[in-house]
Amino acid sequence: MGSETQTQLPVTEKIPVIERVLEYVLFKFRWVFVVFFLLPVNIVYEAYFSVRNWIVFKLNSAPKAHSRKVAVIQKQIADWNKNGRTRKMCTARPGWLTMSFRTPKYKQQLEQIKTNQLVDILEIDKENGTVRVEPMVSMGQLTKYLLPLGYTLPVVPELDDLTVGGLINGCGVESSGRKYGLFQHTCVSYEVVMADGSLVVASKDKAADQSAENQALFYGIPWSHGTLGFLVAATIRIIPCKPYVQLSYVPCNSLETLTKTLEAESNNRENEFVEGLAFSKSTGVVMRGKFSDNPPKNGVINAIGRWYKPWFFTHVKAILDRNEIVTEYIPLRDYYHRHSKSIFWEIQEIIPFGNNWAFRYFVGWASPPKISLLKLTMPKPIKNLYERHHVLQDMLVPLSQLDQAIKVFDREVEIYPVWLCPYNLPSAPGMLRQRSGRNILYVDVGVYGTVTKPDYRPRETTRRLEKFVRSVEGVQMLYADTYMTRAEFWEMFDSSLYEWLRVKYGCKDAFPDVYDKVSKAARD
Ligand SMILES: Cc1cc2nc3c(=O)[nH]c(=O)nc-3n(C[C@H](O)[C@H](O)[C@H](O)COP(=O)(O)OP(=O)(O)OC[C@H]3O[C@@H](n4cnc5c(N)ncnc54)[C@H](O)[C@@H]3O)c2cc1C
Ligand SMILES: NC(=O)C1=CN([C@@H]2O[C@H](COP(=O)(O)OP(=O)(O)OC[C@H]3O[C@@H](n4cnc5c(N)ncnc54)[C@H](OP(=O)(O)O)[C@@H]3O)[C@@H](O)[C@H]2O)C=CC1
Ligand SMILES: CC(C)=CCC[C@@H](C)[C@H]1CC[C@@]2(C)C3=C(CC[C@]12C)[C@@]1(C)CC[C@H](O)C(C)(C)[C@@H]1CC3
Repeated sequence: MGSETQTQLPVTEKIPVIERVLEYVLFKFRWVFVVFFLLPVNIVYEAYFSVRNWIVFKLNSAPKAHSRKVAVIQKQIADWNKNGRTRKMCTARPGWLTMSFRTPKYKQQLEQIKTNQLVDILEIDKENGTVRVEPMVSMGQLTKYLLPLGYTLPVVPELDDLTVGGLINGCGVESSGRKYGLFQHTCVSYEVVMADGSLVVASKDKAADQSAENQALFYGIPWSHGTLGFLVAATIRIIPCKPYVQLSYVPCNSLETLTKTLEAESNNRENEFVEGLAFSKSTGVVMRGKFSDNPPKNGVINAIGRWYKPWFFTHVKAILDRNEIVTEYIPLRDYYHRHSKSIFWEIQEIIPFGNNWAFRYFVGWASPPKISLLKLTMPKPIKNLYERHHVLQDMLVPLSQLDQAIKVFDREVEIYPVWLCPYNLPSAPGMLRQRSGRNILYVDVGVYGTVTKPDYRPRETTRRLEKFVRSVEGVQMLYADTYMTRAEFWEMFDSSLYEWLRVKYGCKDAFPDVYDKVSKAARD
């Protein structure tokens, strides 16, 4: 790692021509490998896990197996304590499975606690409106299980392989956030194995048998990235849902209209879902949605998740080009996973012809390749190329600062589409900085794609973006590259509760500090 002030050379000056050619060829023809090898592997992989999950579900073995699985984790921690706490701990989840461009380098130096058996949905409590799940349960698994029962999670982050553990210990955001907040705000309690091996229940509301400290732990877990304890189960709210989302697309032709429309729709209590896609500094589409039982006779049903349907963002762009408000009815599961098929818009660089009708009709059902498999098989030259030219960032800023944020991103990287996802941020303790005493609307500004600006420097440009975000009381999502120093990091996040919990629960010599897990130096 270089020093903070180090100036980077123009990216291409440092790279030998032969390497650049190799990178280019591999990048251009990655689709051959993906289409002819990865997609077939994908099918086998998916089939294996659906059969396995079906058997577990039918045998109803999961709830019975849970305490045995927790005991296995407690035993590992007891052994680690007995052996003198020589190294700090993390989960043994392999790096290629994690939903980030990076692999966690820090895991090599740490004691890896095996939590990978915790993959099951434990119980649904319709009366109290909750579901209890193990942390490796994925969003795809949960929507498949809950929707046929007429229930859903209030916030369903859209990529199928995102896990409950990752979303709680990191952060999860989705278009229902304007009503329900972040994923963490929909949770009721966490079951956590602490550094001393004890199992603690940390709940939002203090139960009769529960100490106030454990309640504080509830607020400390989100964003802590597994540095307070190991999550072994979470109880999450569920809400009744309907089979369709009535979705209206509102094209906007100036930055002002876009931001004002997004704000107005976010403040409109009738909307269950609000999201925006900016296609340039001055054009975009705001989408507002609500649950619907039955599309009316003349209503347009659009099952956007079907294999032959175009990528969702291209559908939205076509509506912008037509410049008219469109309303359609989308099956709920298709809506939730609307960005999965095109991995937002990342798939266009991996399978450039993936939106061609012939590809969609004949091979679309096998697509997209799993992100984890793509990651596992990514050759080093492609990684280098992404490293130098690709931006993957989500910045969470107050909605009132959105026009500023779009201008800053446009000046620095000029990548479109930009994902705009408003959410409500309550004033509550924890690592998130917001102590106004009232709810504030924030917006996730998600920028994913190749930057063509000649003066782009990954480190310096990102540091400028981070500085802007700190200046408006925003935060960066930590699956992405963060180039902040430790001091800057704790300027962005609130360390008070976190540090107190780290001392209280004996975490200091048990888990690394969160900064040492998420900073660029800790990840490859
Ligand atoms: C994208 C993805 C989605 C998945 N979804 C599901 C799903 O929905 N349902 C499901 O049941 N499974 C799912 N799995 C599988 C699950 O996450 C684990 O990979 C699997 O349970 C362990 O398989 P393995 O023995 O091959 O582990 P390996 O990959 O060989 O091991 C990974 C790590 O876990 C440790 N480990 C292996 N076995 C144990 C054990 N018994 N106890 C403690 N530690 C152990 C290993 O030492 C290693 O450190 C999914 C996997 C992937 C990649
Ligand atoms: N729409 C959205 O909101 C999206 C969110 N994301 C991001 O992706 C990440 C989730 O990805 P995913 O692959 O599921 O998770 P990861 O494996 O990336 O885990 C994220 C962090 O949570 C910790 N963690 C995970 N499970 C546990 C557990 N059981 N106990 C303690 N700590 C745990 C991990 O610790 P350790 O390092 O020890 O394994 C890691 O630091 C989140 O950070 C999220 O912000 C990405 C795309 C979309
Ligand atoms: C808050 C929200 C909605 C975040 C969305 C983030 C996604 C767009 C990110 C998460 C993981 C991610 C970084 C990833 C990639 C693209 C952008 C993703 C999907 C890809 C698929 C790009 C191509 C790369 O070769 C590789 C396969 C390593 C990565 C894997 C992770």
